[in-house]
Amino acid sequence: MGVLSVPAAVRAVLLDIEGTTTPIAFVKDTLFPYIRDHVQEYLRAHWEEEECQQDISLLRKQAEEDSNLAGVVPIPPETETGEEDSERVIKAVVDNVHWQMSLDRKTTALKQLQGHMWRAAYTTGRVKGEVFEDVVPAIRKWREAGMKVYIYSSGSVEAQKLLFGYSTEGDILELFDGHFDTKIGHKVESESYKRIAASIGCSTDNILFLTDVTQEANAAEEADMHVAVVIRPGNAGLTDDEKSYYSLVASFSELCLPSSP
Ligand SMILES: CSCCC(=O)C(=O)COP(=O)(O)O
Ligand SMILES: [Mg+2]
Repeated sequence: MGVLSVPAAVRAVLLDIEGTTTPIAFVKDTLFPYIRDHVQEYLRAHWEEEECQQDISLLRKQAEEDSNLAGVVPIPPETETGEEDSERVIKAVVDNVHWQMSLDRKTTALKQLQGHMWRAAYTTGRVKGEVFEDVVPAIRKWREAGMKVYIYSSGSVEAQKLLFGYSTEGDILELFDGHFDTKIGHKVESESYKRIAASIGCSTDNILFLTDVTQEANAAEEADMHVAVVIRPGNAGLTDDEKSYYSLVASFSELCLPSSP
């Protein structure tokens, strides 16, 4: 680690969040416990709302797809109107959400509900999105050099915008040219990276992807993106083979753009 020269073909940087722009501890110790502790209260308060009912439908469909997985909690339909029946469904949704979270699943259904729940936590100031201190100055420099900057996270686009819109550095959403989540495909599938390039309007070879997860780096590389693995405090360790195979950075300040002195 030290300085990583960005290949001349690169026109855009694609950033992961957890373990890359943001400490894993913020997600694991602040965001996720908030969901576990408040999901029941949230569902009771918002049950009649269209958005909440859409979230439940998506979770129910996911539970059907997961029916062959050990420990899955099915979500029954509401059969009658009334508090007793909705409480029965709410209990199933709470158990399903806790089960999915115990496995750190990245399903669009779970991520959508989480995004909606975090909205209240951020807008009331109970939570502020954490970003590593090198992130904002480095992105400003990249942008000044004409680089486009995008986010690709398993967290929903809404959750991403909340994290950066209510961050410890203030509202930094203006730093990003666009956001992608699992609606474009999962982060361990190479097709997702091809779709992102198509959506940005460039070739995968014009994009540098930064992530802490080597399976994601592999998928991006298979799609012909440039990749670097980010080493941050609290990230999972890499094997010796991984350390020698990947370009590694411990801070965004280590990236040296082609035009940089
Ligand atoms: C967008 S904040 C919440 C992060 C999250 O839910 C998550 O699963 C992290 O995934 P990432 O792809 O950013 O590592
Ligand atoms: Mg990550």
